[in-house]
Amino acid sequence: MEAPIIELKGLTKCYRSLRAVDNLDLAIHKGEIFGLLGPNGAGKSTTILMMLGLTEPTSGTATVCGFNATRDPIPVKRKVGYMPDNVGFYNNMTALENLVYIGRLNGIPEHEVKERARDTLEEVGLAGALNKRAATFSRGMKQRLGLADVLIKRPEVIILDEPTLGIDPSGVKDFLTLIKQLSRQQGLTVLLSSHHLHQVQQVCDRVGIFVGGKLLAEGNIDALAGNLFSSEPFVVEIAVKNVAPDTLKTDLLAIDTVKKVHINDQLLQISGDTDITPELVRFLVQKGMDITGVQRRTYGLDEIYERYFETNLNENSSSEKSSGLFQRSFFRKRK
Ligand SMILES: Nc1ncnc2c1ncn2[C@@H]1O[C@H](COP(=O)(O)OP(=O)(O)OP(=O)(O)O)[C@@H](O)[C@H]1O
Repeated sequence: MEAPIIELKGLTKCYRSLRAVDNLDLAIHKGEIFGLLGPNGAGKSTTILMMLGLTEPTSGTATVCGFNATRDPIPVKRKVGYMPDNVGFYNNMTALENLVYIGRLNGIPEHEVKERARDTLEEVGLAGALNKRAATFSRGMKQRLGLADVLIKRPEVIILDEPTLGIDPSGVKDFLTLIKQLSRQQGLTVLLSSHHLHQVQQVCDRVGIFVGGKLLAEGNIDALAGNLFSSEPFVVEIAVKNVAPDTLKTDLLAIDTVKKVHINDQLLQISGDTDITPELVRFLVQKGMDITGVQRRTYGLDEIYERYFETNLNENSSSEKSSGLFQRSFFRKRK
């Protein structure tokens, strides 16, 4: 297997007595989309700064694209594109002029820079707005222009800090689709920091949950859910067309393998120790029920967070405040 494109080993940053990043180990592979999740002050920005060689770790190492980010920051900066949460442009210049300017700053030769800027604007879906002034751009278009800013140097890794902040829902969907497309087509590695669970869930191959400078959990959503919910009973949700008769709950509970039944209007939620979906469907059809949908209950990031904090709040008093804030801010922001 290829060496990770980003490898953090024992990475630690202290500001006086505060351990902003605490002994972080993380490996990210080429072409992965990795979501960095955590409340304000969790240590995400400090980690990113160390990966870019912009701040020195107190101990540990950050290796990015084969270079030690602290000792060799220049080649790292050449290979990594960073988009902060608030990208600035020259408002009186057009999209093309802005990008050509950035291209020049990145050392792209004069005979190439215009064509490269045009191609990049096309890549991010701004081909029709090349000659429009940045001042006239919507927030979504500005984010695309910001993405073009980091892509023009043809990076191997891009780091995006809250890239969907302030974009409307359909713009968010398009932007995330674009990120995924670019990553898959170009083998681009993407590190995305965000507060929006649903967005992260849509686009990231893996996520890391940061709290109080520590990485509390890391993995793909199915694996995280598998670890946290392995002892949960099997839950099947069955939607029916006709109203369930009063006796249905008792009849279902009479089946040996059924442990719990919850009926809410035309939705039946049935728990058992094993998957008894086929038996349940046969049973309900025999009872004259018209089934309109059957699905196994799965766990997403919301449930992972809820469960994670339930089990961690009491164990880690130093991150207690932070965790509570995290939970609140996540659940507020995603609405
Ligand atoms: N230059 C600094 N000097 C002292 N403390 C700092 C400095 N930079 C960050 N910190 C502290 O380190 C901790 C981690 O901050 P960091 O900005 O990395 O968190 P974050 O997860 O990126 O949060 P946010 O989502 O708000 O950007 C915070 O407690 C912060 O106050």
